[in-house]
Amino acid sequence: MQISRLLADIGGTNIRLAWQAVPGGTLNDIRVQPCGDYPTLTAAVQDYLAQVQVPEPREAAFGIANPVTGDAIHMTNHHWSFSQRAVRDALGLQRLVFVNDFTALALALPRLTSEHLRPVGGGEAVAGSAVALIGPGTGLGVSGLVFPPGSEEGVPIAGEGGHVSLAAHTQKEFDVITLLHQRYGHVSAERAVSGAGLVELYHALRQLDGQEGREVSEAAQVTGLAFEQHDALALQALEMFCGFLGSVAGDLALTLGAKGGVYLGGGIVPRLGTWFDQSSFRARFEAKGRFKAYLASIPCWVVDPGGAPALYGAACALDSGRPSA
Ligand SMILES: Nc1ncnc2c1ncn2[C@@H]1O[C@H](COP(=O)(O)OP(=O)(O)OP(=O)(O)O)[C@@H](O)[C@H]1O
Repeated sequence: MQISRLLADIGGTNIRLAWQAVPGGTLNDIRVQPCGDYPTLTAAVQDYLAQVQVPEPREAAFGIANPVTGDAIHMTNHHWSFSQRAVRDALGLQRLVFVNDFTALALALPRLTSEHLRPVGGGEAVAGSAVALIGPGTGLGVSGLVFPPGSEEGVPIAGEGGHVSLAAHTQKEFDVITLLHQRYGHVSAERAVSGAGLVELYHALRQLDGQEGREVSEAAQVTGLAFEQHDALALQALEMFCGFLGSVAGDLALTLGAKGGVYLGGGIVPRLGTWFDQSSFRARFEAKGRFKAYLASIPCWVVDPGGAPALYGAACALDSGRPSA
């Protein structure tokens, strides 16, 4: 009997699933399902299993947009809460590995080829140096890889870098952060650099400028207004989003010493297409005073989500012998 392995990337908006016949094998039946369509994670996975003919999955690895610190998981950006062991048992698995989604994506980075990477700006990667990973989606995922001597795969960083404090670079950004502070108290990077963050920026700019603007509730409406209707306020919000992302990515590169490069993951940046390349992202990435030249030497790449890199990363987590739930 053939035995397979189930892989998932669980975000705040979507769950992507696939299966592999063998370690290192191709990903089969990659599907994206909206989390909101299912009451529980188990129900979402069971629906996938009912749709595709996965031969006897015994092992699984799930990357999830959440810290993974114990058996209980309460998702930050979605209402699913569950026990890892209960999910393992309900799905009849012998082994189920949970890992943070950006830790999983970090594990996949050394395997990405130029086909799945678009450079933004110049710079040359230094082999063996740390690499950084940052990606706005429903939330703001952050990770990276460090390479201790003798390690080719790299060791992923499991932090919560999306929740670092957001700093202003211009008076307008300061005014926007002040408004966000009045609303939320601590203003994390994720409050601006995420799907919900883009909506927040649009509303804050509208309030500051005393403009009418449109009512928006989804990030896609802001990009739609910007790209299809050339709406000035939406373009300003998008520009501020890219500036903040550049600033936070530059801070991350400085902190990690990421001479190996900075990877931009998540679902939003790839949707901005080549417009992103002429945004203020790269200038802001480098705008670190005396460390401008240091950052100018670091390459940045947009990761194409089409190749399902986070699912390959989940497979790497399974291969690396991480403990089961
Ligand atoms: N065209 C668009 N332009 C900008 N943002 C968009 C667009 N379409 C969807 N989004 C936003 O992208 C976000 C979802 O990103 P992504 O596809 O990375 O999902 P996810 O993996 O569930 O997220 P995460 O892993 O951060 O929890 C949502 O906030 C959504 O509003």
